[in-house]
Amino acid sequence: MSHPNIVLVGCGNMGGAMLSGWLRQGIAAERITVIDPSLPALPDGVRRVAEPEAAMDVPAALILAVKPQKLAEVAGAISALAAPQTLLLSVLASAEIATLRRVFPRAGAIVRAVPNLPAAIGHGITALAGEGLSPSHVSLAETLCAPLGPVEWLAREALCDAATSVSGCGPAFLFRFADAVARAGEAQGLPRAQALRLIAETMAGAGAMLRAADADPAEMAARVASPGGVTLAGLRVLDEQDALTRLIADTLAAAAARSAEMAAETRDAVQG
Ligand SMILES: NC(=O)C1=CN([C@@H]2O[C@H](COP(=O)(O)OP(=O)(O)OC[C@H]3O[C@@H](n4cnc5c(N)ncnc54)[C@H](OP(=O)(O)O)[C@@H]3O)[C@@H](O)[C@H]2O)C=CC1
Ligand SMILES: O=C(O)[C@@H]1CCC=N1
Repeated sequence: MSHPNIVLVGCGNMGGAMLSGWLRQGIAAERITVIDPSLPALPDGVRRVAEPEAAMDVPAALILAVKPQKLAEVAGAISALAAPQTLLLSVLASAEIATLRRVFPRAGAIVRAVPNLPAAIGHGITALAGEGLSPSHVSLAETLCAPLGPVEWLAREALCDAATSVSGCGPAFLFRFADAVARAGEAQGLPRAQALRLIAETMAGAGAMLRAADADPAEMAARVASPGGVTLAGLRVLDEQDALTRLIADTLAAAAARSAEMAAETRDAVQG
Protein backbone atom coordinates (compact mmCIF):
# COMPACT_ATOMS: atom_id res chain seq x y z
CA MET A 1 0.00 0.00 0.00
CA SER A 2 1.37 3.47 -0.80
CA HIS A 3 1.84 5.63 2.25
CA PRO A 4 -0.42 8.66 2.77
CA ASN A 5 1.03 12.17 3.03
CA ILE A 6 0.57 13.18 6.65
CA VAL A 7 0.71 16.62 8.25
CA LEU A 8 0.85 16.47 12.04
CA VAL A 9 -0.04 19.68 13.85
CA GLY A 10 1.38 19.61 17.40
CA CYS A 11 4.11 17.14 18.28
CA GLY A 12 4.00 16.88 22.07
CA ASN A 13 3.10 13.83 24.19
CA MET A 14 0.38 12.50 21.92
CA GLY A 15 1.50 13.79 18.53
CA GLY A 16 5.01 12.50 19.32
CA ALA A 17 3.59 9.09 20.26
CA MET A 18 1.68 8.93 16.96
CA LEU A 19 4.74 9.97 14.98
CA SER A 20 6.86 7.23 16.63
CA GLY A 21 4.15 4.69 15.89
CA TRP A 22 3.90 5.63 12.20
CA LEU A 23 7.66 5.38 11.75
CA ARG A 24 7.77 2.05 13.63
CA GLN A 25 5.03 0.76 11.34
CA GLY A 26 7.08 1.64 8.28
CA ILE A 27 5.35 4.81 7.10
CA ALA A 28 8.11 6.67 5.24
CA ALA A 29 9.50 9.64 7.20
CA GLU A 30 9.57 11.69 3.98
CA ARG A 31 5.76 11.45 3.85
CA ILE A 32 5.36 13.22 7.21
CA THR A 33 5.48 16.95 7.95
CA VAL A 34 5.26 18.24 11.52
CA ILE A 35 3.97 21.75 12.22
CA ASP A 36 4.94 22.84 15.73
CA PRO A 37 6.32 26.24 16.75
CA SER A 38 8.52 24.61 19.40
CA LEU A 39 10.35 22.81 16.55
CA PRO A 40 10.95 19.58 18.49
CA ALA A 41 13.86 17.32 17.57
CA LEU A 42 12.51 14.77 15.09
CA PRO A 43 13.73 11.53 13.53
CA ASP A 44 15.69 11.84 10.27
CA GLY A 45 13.60 12.50 7.20
CA VAL A 46 10.57 14.00 8.94
CA ARG A 47 9.99 17.54 7.69
CA ARG A 48 9.59 20.12 10.43
CA VAL A 49 8.14 23.61 10.11
CA ALA A 50 7.21 26.15 12.75
CA GLU A 51 4.09 27.18 10.86
CA PRO A 52 2.34 26.22 7.62
CA GLU A 53 3.96 27.45 4.42
CA ALA A 54 2.03 28.78 1.44
CA ALA A 55 3.52 26.17 -0.90
CA MET A 56 2.63 23.16 1.27
CA ASP A 57 0.87 20.28 -0.47
CA VAL A 58 -2.59 19.39 0.78
CA PRO A 59 -2.14 16.10 2.70
CA ALA A 60 -4.23 12.91 2.61
CA ALA A 61 -4.30 13.06 6.41
CA LEU A 62 -4.19 16.15 8.63
CA ILE A 63 -3.70 15.19 12.26
CA LEU A 64 -4.56 17.71 14.97
CA ALA A 65 -2.72 17.10 18.24
CA VAL A 66 -2.54 20.50 19.93
CA LYS A 67 -4.23 21.34 23.23
CA PRO A 68 -7.97 21.99 22.72
CA GLN A 69 -7.48 25.59 23.87
CA LYS A 70 -5.24 26.13 20.80
CA LEU A 71 -7.85 25.06 18.24
CA ALA A 72 -9.14 28.53 17.41
CA GLU A 73 -5.56 29.84 17.15
CA VAL A 74 -4.23 27.12 14.84
CA ALA A 75 -7.37 26.84 12.73
CA GLY A 76 -6.84 29.99 10.69
CA ALA A 77 -3.30 29.04 9.80
CA ILE A 78 -3.98 25.45 8.74
CA SER A 79 -7.57 25.43 7.45
CA ALA A 80 -6.32 25.51 3.84
CA LEU A 81 -4.61 22.16 4.45
CA ALA A 82 -7.96 20.47 5.10
CA ALA A 83 -9.25 20.07 1.53
CA PRO A 84 -11.90 17.74 0.07
CA GLN A 85 -9.28 15.00 -0.43
CA THR A 86 -8.16 15.28 3.22
CA LEU A 87 -9.12 13.22 6.23
CA LEU A 88 -8.92 15.40 9.32
CA LEU A 89 -8.20 13.29 12.39
CA SER A 90 -8.37 15.15 15.68
CA VAL A 91 -7.17 13.81 19.04
CA LEU A 92 -8.28 16.96 20.87
CA ALA A 93 -10.22 15.90 23.94
CA SER A 94 -13.59 17.59 23.81
CA ALA A 95 -13.47 19.10 20.32
CA GLU A 96 -16.75 17.93 18.80
CA ILE A 97 -17.01 16.98 15.15
CA ALA A 98 -19.49 19.84 14.57
CA THR A 99 -16.96 22.27 16.08
CA LEU A 100 -14.18 20.86 13.89
CA ARG A 101 -16.45 21.02 10.82
CA ARG A 102 -17.12 24.68 11.52
CA VAL A 103 -13.38 25.35 11.59
CA PHE A 104 -12.48 23.05 8.68
CA PRO A 105 -15.50 23.34 6.36
CA ARG A 106 -13.68 21.90 3.32
CA ALA A 107 -12.26 18.76 4.95
CA GLY A 108 -13.28 15.59 3.08
CA ALA A 109 -14.01 13.76 6.33
CA ILE A 110 -13.56 14.31 10.04
CA VAL A 111 -12.71 11.64 12.59
CA ARG A 112 -12.49 12.26 16.30
CA ALA A 113 -9.99 10.03 18.08
CA VAL A 114 -9.50 9.30 21.78
CA PRO A 115 -5.99 7.84 22.13
CA ASN A 116 -4.03 7.27 25.32
CA LEU A 117 -0.45 7.71 26.45
CA PRO A 118 0.77 4.07 26.17
CA ALA A 119 0.42 4.73 22.42
CA ALA A 120 4.01 5.93 22.81
CA ILE A 121 5.14 2.30 23.15
CA GLY A 122 2.51 0.79 20.84
CA HIS A 123 0.35 -0.40 23.75
CA GLY A 124 -2.34 2.26 23.69
CA ILE A 125 -5.92 1.92 22.59
CA THR A 126 -7.75 4.44 20.42
CA ALA A 127 -11.49 4.98 20.36
CA LEU A 128 -12.75 6.55 17.11
CA ALA A 129 -15.94 8.33 16.15
CA GLY A 130 -17.10 9.71 12.83
CA GLU A 131 -20.25 10.01 10.77
CA GLY A 132 -20.89 9.41 7.08
CA LEU A 133 -17.37 8.12 6.49
CA SER A 134 -16.49 6.34 3.26
CA PRO A 135 -14.76 2.94 3.51
CA SER A 136 -11.51 4.59 2.41
CA HIS A 137 -11.75 7.18 5.20
CA VAL A 138 -12.45 4.41 7.74
CA SER A 139 -9.47 2.47 6.44
CA LEU A 140 -7.14 5.52 6.52
CA ALA A 141 -8.22 6.42 10.08
CA GLU A 142 -7.50 2.85 11.17
CA THR A 143 -4.13 2.85 9.37
CA LEU A 144 -3.15 6.04 11.23
CA CYS A 145 -4.18 4.71 14.65
CA ALA A 146 -3.22 1.02 14.34
CA PRO A 147 0.47 1.62 15.22
CA LEU A 148 -0.68 2.95 18.60
CA GLY A 149 -2.51 -0.25 19.61
CA PRO A 150 -6.00 -1.63 18.99
CA VAL A 151 -8.74 0.59 17.56
CA GLU A 152 -12.37 0.69 18.73
CA TRP A 153 -15.14 2.46 16.82
CA LEU A 154 -17.68 4.06 19.15
CA ALA A 155 -21.37 3.64 18.32
CA ARG A 156 -21.85 7.41 18.43
CA GLU A 157 -19.78 10.51 18.98
CA ALA A 158 -21.51 11.30 22.29
CA LEU A 159 -19.63 8.34 23.80
CA CYS A 160 -16.29 10.17 23.37
CA ASP A 161 -16.64 11.76 26.84
CA ALA A 162 -17.02 8.30 28.38
CA ALA A 163 -14.14 6.85 26.34
CA THR A 164 -11.96 9.80 27.37
CA SER A 165 -12.70 9.15 31.05
CA VAL A 166 -12.10 5.37 30.74
CA SER A 167 -9.11 4.97 28.42
CA GLY A 168 -7.94 8.51 27.62
CA CYS A 169 -7.46 9.42 31.28
CA GLY A 170 -7.23 5.78 32.38
CA PRO A 171 -3.41 5.57 32.43
CA ALA A 172 -3.28 8.49 34.89
CA PHE A 173 -5.78 6.75 37.19
CA LEU A 174 -3.78 3.52 37.02
CA PHE A 175 -0.51 5.37 37.69
CA ARG A 176 -2.15 6.82 40.82
CA PHE A 177 -3.25 3.33 41.84
CA ALA A 178 0.31 2.04 41.34
CA ASP A 179 1.66 4.91 43.43
CA ALA A 180 -0.80 4.15 46.25
CA VAL A 181 0.17 0.47 46.18
CA ALA A 182 3.88 1.33 46.21
CA ARG A 183 3.39 3.68 49.18
CA ALA A 184 1.50 1.01 51.09
CA GLY A 185 4.12 -1.60 50.20
CA GLU A 186 6.82 0.81 51.38
CA ALA A 187 4.97 1.27 54.68
CA GLN A 188 5.16 -2.50 55.07
CA GLY A 189 8.94 -2.44 54.60
CA LEU A 190 9.54 -2.88 50.85
CA PRO A 191 11.94 -0.46 49.14
CA ARG A 192 9.82 1.86 46.93
CA ALA A 193 11.61 0.88 43.71
CA GLN A 194 11.01 -2.79 44.42
CA ALA A 195 7.36 -2.20 45.34
CA LEU A 196 6.94 -0.32 42.03
CA ARG A 197 8.50 -3.19 40.08
CA LEU A 198 6.17 -5.63 41.81
CA ILE A 199 3.03 -3.62 41.09
CA ALA A 200 4.08 -2.70 37.51
CA GLU A 201 4.48 -6.35 36.52
CA THR A 202 1.32 -7.26 38.43
CA MET A 203 -0.69 -4.65 36.51
CA ALA A 204 0.81 -5.74 33.18
CA GLY A 205 0.15 -9.43 33.92
CA ALA A 206 -3.38 -8.87 35.21
CA GLY A 207 -4.09 -6.63 32.20
CA ALA A 208 -2.83 -9.29 29.81
CA MET A 209 -5.05 -11.94 31.48
CA LEU A 210 -8.05 -9.63 31.38
CA ARG A 211 -7.45 -8.97 27.68
CA ALA A 212 -7.07 -12.65 26.85
CA ALA A 213 -9.82 -14.15 28.99
CA ASP A 214 -13.55 -14.10 28.39
CA ALA A 215 -14.00 -14.06 32.15
CA ASP A 216 -15.53 -11.18 34.06
CA PRO A 217 -13.04 -9.24 36.24
CA ALA A 218 -15.05 -10.28 39.33
CA GLU A 219 -14.48 -13.95 38.40
CA MET A 220 -10.79 -13.26 37.82
CA ALA A 221 -10.53 -11.74 41.32
CA ALA A 222 -12.28 -14.81 42.71
CA ARG A 223 -9.56 -16.99 41.13
CA VAL A 224 -6.94 -15.14 43.20
CA ALA A 225 -8.88 -15.16 46.45
CA SER A 226 -8.60 -18.46 48.33
CA PRO A 227 -11.49 -19.16 50.71
CA GLY A 228 -10.63 -17.74 54.12
CA GLY A 229 -7.30 -16.49 52.72
CA VAL A 230 -5.22 -13.37 52.41
CA THR A 231 -6.76 -11.75 49.31
CA LEU A 232 -10.27 -11.93 50.74
CA ALA A 233 -9.13 -9.95 53.76
CA GLY A 234 -7.98 -7.18 51.43
CA LEU A 235 -11.00 -7.38 49.09
CA ARG A 236 -13.32 -6.90 52.07
CA VAL A 237 -11.77 -3.46 52.61
CA LEU A 238 -12.15 -2.50 48.91
CA ASP A 239 -15.74 -3.78 48.87
CA GLU A 240 -16.86 -2.27 52.18
CA GLN A 241 -19.85 -0.08 51.25
CA ASP A 242 -18.76 -0.39 47.61
CA ALA A 243 -15.85 1.92 48.47
CA LEU A 244 -13.78 1.28 45.33
CA THR A 245 -16.77 1.16 42.95
CA ARG A 246 -18.04 4.47 44.26
CA LEU A 247 -14.65 6.13 44.16
CA ILE A 248 -14.09 5.07 40.55
CA ALA A 249 -17.64 6.05 39.52
CA ASP A 250 -17.10 9.51 41.02
CA THR A 251 -13.66 9.80 39.39
CA LEU A 252 -14.93 8.93 35.91
CA ALA A 253 -18.04 11.08 36.31
CA ALA A 254 -15.84 14.09 37.16
CA ALA A 255 -13.63 13.43 34.13
CA ALA A 256 -16.59 12.96 31.75
CA ALA A 257 -18.27 16.10 33.11
CA ARG A 258 -15.09 18.12 32.50
CA SER A 259 -14.87 16.67 28.99
CA ALA A 260 -18.42 17.85 28.24
CA GLU A 261 -17.66 21.25 29.78
CA MET A 262 -14.50 21.61 27.67
CA ALA A 263 -16.51 20.72 24.56
CA ALA A 264 -18.74 23.72 25.27
CA GLU A 265 -15.70 25.95 25.89
CA THR A 266 -14.09 24.82 22.61
CA ARG A 267 -17.38 25.37 20.74
CA ASP A 268 -17.65 28.90 22.17
CA ALA A 269 -13.99 29.67 21.40
CA VAL A 270 -14.36 28.89 17.69
CA GLN A 271 -17.71 30.68 17.45
CA GLY A 272 -16.48 33.78 19.22
N1 LIG B 1 -1.65 13.34 26.78
C1 LIG B 1 -2.60 12.41 26.75
O1 LIG B 1 -2.53 11.36 27.43
C2 LIG B 1 -3.79 12.60 25.84
C3 LIG B 1 -3.97 13.76 25.12
N2 LIG B 1 -5.05 13.91 24.30
C4 LIG B 1 -5.21 15.13 23.53
O2 LIG B 1 -4.05 15.31 22.75
C5 LIG B 1 -3.83 16.69 22.53
C6 LIG B 1 -2.39 17.03 22.78
O3 LIG B 1 -2.08 16.74 24.13
P1 LIG B 1 -0.58 16.54 24.59
O4 LIG B 1 0.17 15.86 23.48
O5 LIG B 1 -0.63 15.95 25.92
O6 LIG B 1 -0.12 18.08 24.66
P2 LIG B 1 1.35 18.67 24.50
O7 LIG B 1 1.32 20.03 25.09
O8 LIG B 1 2.34 17.66 24.97
O9 LIG B 1 1.51 18.79 22.90
C7 LIG B 1 0.95 19.83 22.14
C8 LIG B 1 2.02 20.30 21.17
O10 LIG B 1 1.44 21.30 20.33
C9 LIG B 1 2.38 22.35 20.21
N3 LIG B 1 1.75 23.59 19.78
C10 LIG B 1 1.38 24.67 20.51
N4 LIG B 1 0.86 25.62 19.71
C11 LIG B 1 0.90 25.14 18.45
C12 LIG B 1 0.54 25.67 17.18
N5 LIG B 1 0.01 26.90 17.06
N6 LIG B 1 0.72 24.91 16.08
C13 LIG B 1 1.25 23.66 16.18
N7 LIG B 1 1.64 23.11 17.37
C14 LIG B 1 1.46 23.84 18.48
C15 LIG B 1 2.96 22.44 21.59
O11 LIG B 1 4.15 23.22 21.62
P3 LIG B 1 4.50 24.01 23.00
O12 LIG B 1 4.79 22.94 24.01
O13 LIG B 1 5.69 24.81 22.64
O14 LIG B 1 3.28 24.81 23.36
C16 LIG B 1 3.22 20.97 21.88
O15 LIG B 1 4.42 20.53 21.28
C17 LIG B 1 -4.78 17.45 23.46
O16 LIG B 1 -5.78 18.05 22.68
C18 LIG B 1 -5.33 16.40 24.38
O17 LIG B 1 -6.68 16.65 24.68
C19 LIG B 1 -5.98 12.92 24.14
C20 LIG B 1 -5.85 11.76 24.84
C21 LIG B 1 -4.76 11.49 25.75
O1 LIG C 1 -6.35 15.44 30.49
C1 LIG C 1 -6.72 15.69 29.35
O2 LIG C 1 -7.44 16.68 29.12
C2 LIG C 1 -6.33 14.78 28.21
C3 LIG C 1 -7.51 14.02 27.71
C4 LIG C 1 -7.33 12.61 28.15
C5 LIG C 1 -5.98 12.59 28.66
N1 LIG C 1 -5.42 13.76 28.65
